[in-house]
Amino acid sequence: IKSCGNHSCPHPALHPLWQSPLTIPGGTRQSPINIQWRDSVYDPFLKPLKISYDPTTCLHIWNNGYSFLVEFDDSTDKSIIVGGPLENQYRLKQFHFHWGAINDWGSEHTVDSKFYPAELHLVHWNAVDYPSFEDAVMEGNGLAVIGVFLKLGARHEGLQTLVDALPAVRHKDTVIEFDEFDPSCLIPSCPDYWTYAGSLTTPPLTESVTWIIKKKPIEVDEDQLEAFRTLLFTSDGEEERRMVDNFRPLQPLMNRTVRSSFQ
Ligand SMILES: Cc1ccn(O)c(=O)c1
Ligand SMILES: [Zn+2]
Repeated sequence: IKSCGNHSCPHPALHPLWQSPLTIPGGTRQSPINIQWRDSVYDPFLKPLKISYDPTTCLHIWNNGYSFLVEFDDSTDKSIIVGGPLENQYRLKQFHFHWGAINDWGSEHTVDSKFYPAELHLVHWNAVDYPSFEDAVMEGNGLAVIGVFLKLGARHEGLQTLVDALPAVRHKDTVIEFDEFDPSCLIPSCPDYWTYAGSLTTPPLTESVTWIIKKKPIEVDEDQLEAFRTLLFTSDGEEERRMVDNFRPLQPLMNRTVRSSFQ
């Protein structure tokens, strides 16, 4: 039990948001998971991940009552990723974050059981095989999500443009126009990643995600993390509930191997 501000806060896995951790019956490839570095298997056939985003495809930021999402125009192949563990190219749809009430936790994935204070997810869908994001969400190879850990350190200038816009989306279901943002500034230059077959970490929890978790974190400063924590789960007029600890508890690895792109 750790004190976090005005009330004693249970361990994140017991947090009210996930009091009874959501599980899907028969789930064999659920996310997030702990990545045990020594159990990951180097795969020399994994290609480098190629990321090409067009900043003009950036549309808006909105608070969906669970996180804040930066959404992109995914009607063309202007912003895509290809290579890595992927069979074909995937289109960028949105990115969002998960974070904690305090710096001791907040990420969804852990590395050797270590939590980071936050985790970025860049969500892409397989527009080669499926007609829409909604269709792709239901398919085993439908989505590819790049996960990037955030650690406490130097101020991140690229993130700051996003942070400056957050007061405008403080309440659930608020939206603000946001353009000319290139999210590749949030991705570490180090090419190393882990990859495994998993799921969405929010309902419908479908097992449709090829996860690509970058080994190196990006650095953000305390004020930037605190800015995330000023957001609300609640709509304007409702009793305020701070948007913190919006991460799902760890799920069993079951019969899966995490591969690494590095030795
Ligand atoms: C599509 C989707 C929805 C929620 N989250 O957390 C994800 O990482 C991806
Ligand atoms: Zn996510």
